[in-house]
Formats: sequence, structure tokens, C-alpha cells
Amino acid sequence: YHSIIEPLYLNPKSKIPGPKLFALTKWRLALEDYKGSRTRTIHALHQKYGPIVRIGPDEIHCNSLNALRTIYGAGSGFERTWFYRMFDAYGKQNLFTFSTVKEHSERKKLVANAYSKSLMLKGPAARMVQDKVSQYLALIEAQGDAPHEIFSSLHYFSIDAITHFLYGPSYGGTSALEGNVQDRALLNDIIDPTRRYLSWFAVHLPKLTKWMYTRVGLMERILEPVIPMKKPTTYTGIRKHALDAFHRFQNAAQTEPETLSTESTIISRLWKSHESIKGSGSSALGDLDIASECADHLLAGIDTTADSLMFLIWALSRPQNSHIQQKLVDEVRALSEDAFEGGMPRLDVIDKLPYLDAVIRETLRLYAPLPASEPRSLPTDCTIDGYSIPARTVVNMSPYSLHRNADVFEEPLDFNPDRWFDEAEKVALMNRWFWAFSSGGRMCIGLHLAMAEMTVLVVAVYREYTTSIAPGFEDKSPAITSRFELFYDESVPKIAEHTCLIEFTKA
Ligand code: HEM
Repeated sequence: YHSIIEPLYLNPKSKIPGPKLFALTKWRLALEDYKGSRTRTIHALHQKYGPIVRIGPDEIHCNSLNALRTIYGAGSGFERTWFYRMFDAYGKQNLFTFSTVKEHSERKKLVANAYSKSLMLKGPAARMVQDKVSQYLALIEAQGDAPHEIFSSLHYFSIDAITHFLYGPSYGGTSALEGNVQDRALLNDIIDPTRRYLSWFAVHLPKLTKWMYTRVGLMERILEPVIPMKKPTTYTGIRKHALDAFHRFQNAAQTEPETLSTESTIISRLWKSHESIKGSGSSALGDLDIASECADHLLAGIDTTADSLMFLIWALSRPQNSHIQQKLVDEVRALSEDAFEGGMPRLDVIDKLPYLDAVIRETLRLYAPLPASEPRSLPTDCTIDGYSIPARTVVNMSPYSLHRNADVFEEPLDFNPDRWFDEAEKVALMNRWFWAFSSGGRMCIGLHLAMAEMTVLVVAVYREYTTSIAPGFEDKSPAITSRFELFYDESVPKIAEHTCLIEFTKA
């Protein structure tokens, strides 16, 4: 009764279309996760069953504007699920992992202003981005005519930018672009493919995973050959770097508090708030809360921006897209000298370049760096797309499926920035389906920082260079890891994991 009759015939979710085996056991979807085919399989289920599909006994997946508003609209009341708890750092929750609206909005108030568009366009953050882009150009220049591996170099760029934004140059800002070996090594555990198995274990067998990774001595040695990812596991180095940066900052703040008044970093904002409410009875931030918050933004800001930039440059470099690259080159080379300061693009000017915007938007549509589902749940019953959904059902939507709806995006697998110049009505519809940064209260807080990094780098690169695919890389798609899966361009025959070879030719 409990295993078959109730889930398949009596549960309100039994009315939702979908394959019976997925409705009977969560392990059917877990198998797709293990194979690394979750997102593509769910997309195929939508194509077969329609905009709402049951993907587990207590889990559904949606693909409609109506569901998007109901679940992810501002004030919807839907909460992040336990799934996000694997992003806690040092045993503390943070913006990414809070589930309740109250906890989340209290924390968000402390940092939201620092990520606002107006602060990003001018001031220290904009100068920091220009500085990192100029170091990126120096790296390409130093490479000469040899092909350049942009997966790594763009990760150097993104880690340097986000660490400087969070901690400033003195406490945790990295120098990977300038060749610092230790800082570059922080990225080593990101490229280990076994990180996908570790994610699978952490999500599907969390207690066993925790047990395996906390053993010491003989037991640790016995388990070593069977653990999903050898130690150090993903982000171990980055989390340690983040904690060290926090301690350096804490020392400085305690010994020379006057340094704080000149700092505009995220860590200094959190510290000031921590100091101002300490002892006042309100819930002050603990030391590790600050460390966890910064570590989380650090992790959120590395792969996302680097992976998007890599796909953007790769897509523009493909021979079939040379006309697209040419339009972008024409736009950025037509900019007047006023659009630059110290040789670097001024963010407040290039923010409004229409073709650049379309290229970035199209990259984030087709190659969203976080393409997979974003699980949420509601403490009460609700209705989605006409179906009754019991309280605490896990509901999901994904950029991958939203961005491949052929009724909205014609020829969805084509990289075509020109689609964003279609009739106003069509563009308005595409914008409503565009979901790379999520939406509502839990929308990406780093959106404007990411856009700043991408726009300055792309303008600076295409003002000075044209790019093409390096010989030997023509039939390969670069590929990125997101959770348990590898994502790449599905129309290209071969995959090159975590590598992308590009030739830069000076104008
Ligand atoms: C192209 C670049 C980026 C994309 C496409 C992106 C996308 C996203 C998405 C889809 C989410 C929601 C995830 C979910 O609910 O499962 C998110 C949340 C978040 N992102 Fe980004 N992100 C990018 C860059 C950044 C950067 C540079 C930062 C730097 C701080 C950042 C910080 C965050 C944080 C802290 C959250 C949690 C926000 C909250 O819950 O209030 N992201 N991002």
C-alpha cells in the first residue's frame, strides 16, 4: 500500500504526469544523477509529458512561466531545501543556505548594498575589475602567438577579482593572474572529475559521506581507496584560504581598527555590523558567520563567471560564428576614447552596449553556468499549474529547460545573439524565460559584479584581439562541471573537460 498504491494512485501528486518508476522511488532520479544525466533527462521528460512532471515520490519539476512566478516570484514563501546545506562553511549557514525567508533577509540586508549596480559601475569595485582585466591582457600578451588555455586563465581572473572584492588586497586577495603558484593551486581541486561523485554522495547518502570523511587513523586509510573523491576534496583549499583571510582581517581590525574606515570590502561591512551590534542583545554575527558568508560568496563567484566567459570566447571563436565576433569587434572598436580610462573600458559607458549585451545574454542562455534545477519547498499546500501540491513537496525549475523552449527561443541549440534584436514582443517573452541568475528574493546577489567582470573583459579583449579556435580543438566543445553533471555544447562531436584552447591575434 505505502510503496505502490498510495504513491501511484492516492497521493495528490499521482495526477501529475511522469514515468511511474520515478514516482515510486527517489533512487530512479538518483541513478540519473549518478550517470551525470539528470538535467538532460528531466528536459526530455518535459518534452514528453509537458510543463509539469513528477520526478520522484515527493519531487516535481516545472517548466512554465506560471510556475516560475508561483515558486520563485518575490514573496512566494517557497524556501530553499536541505540540499543547499552542503554549502554551509565551517559549520555555519550563510546567504546561500538559509532556508527561511526571515533568516535570509536579515543576512541579505548586511551585504546587498555592496552588490548594487550603482556601486559596481563606479568606485573601488569598478577599478578593481579594470585592474584584473588589465592583468588578464598582460597574461595573453605574454603568451605571444602560442594557443592560450582559457579555462585556467579565466579562473585565475575570476578568483583574483572575487577575493579582492571580498577581502581586499591585504587580507585575502589572490594573485593567480600574476603567476602566484599557491594561488593558482587553489583551483586544482575544481578540475578533479571525481568531485561529481562526491556531490552525488553528499546529496544522496549524506550521513555515510560525513562518516567516511571524518574517519581518522587506520579507518581513514582503509576507506581511502573507496571514498568518492580523494582528499583534499573540492574547495578544501579555497575554504582554508577564506578562513585564513578572515583571521588576517580580524587581527588587523582588532589591532588597528582605523584601517577599517577606509575598507569597502564585503568582509569589512560584515565586521562593522558585527561590531556595532555586539553586546546590544540583538543577534550579532559570530566570527565564523562572517567567515562562512565570505567563503560562500568566494565559491559562488569563481566557476560561474569563469565558465560563462570561457563559453562566450569559445562560441565567438568558432568559424561558423565569425560574423558574430565581427559585429562585436565593430561595436567595441567604434567606442570613443572617452569610454576608456587608463586604457581600460569604463563600466558606466560599456554597460549600455547593445551587441555586447546580446552576446552575454545569449551565452548565459545557451551555456548557463548553473543550468541545473533549483529545489524549493513550501511549508503549506499549494496549487501549481492547476495541480494540488502537498506541503513540503520538493519543486524545481532549471535554466537548462527554460532556455531550450523552442516555442520561445527559435532553434534553441543555436548560438544566435541576433535573436535578442527580434520584434519587441518576442524579446519581451524571451526575457521572461531568461533565468540564468534565478529570480525573486533568492536571485543571484553577485549579478552586477559578474556582469561588470564579463563586460570589461570582453570589451578589453575584442578591442585588442580577434580570437579563433586553436588547431586540434576544432571538433571539441569545452565542458564544465555543475554539481553531478558535465555541461557542454551538445552539437559538437567531442568533449574537452576543463580545457579550452584559443588563439588570440592582435589587431
Ligand atoms: C555569470 C555569473 C553568475 C551566475 C550565472 C549566477 C547564478 C546564480 C544563480 C542561478 C543563483 C541561485 C541558485 C539557486 O537558487 O540554486 C545564484 C545565487 C547566488 N549567487 Fe550567483 N551567479 C553568478 C555569479 C555570482 C558572483 C560573481 C557572486 C559573488 C558574490 C555570486 C553570488 C551568489 C550568492 C551569494 C547567491 C545566493 C543568493 C541568495 O540566496 O540570496 N554569484 N547565482
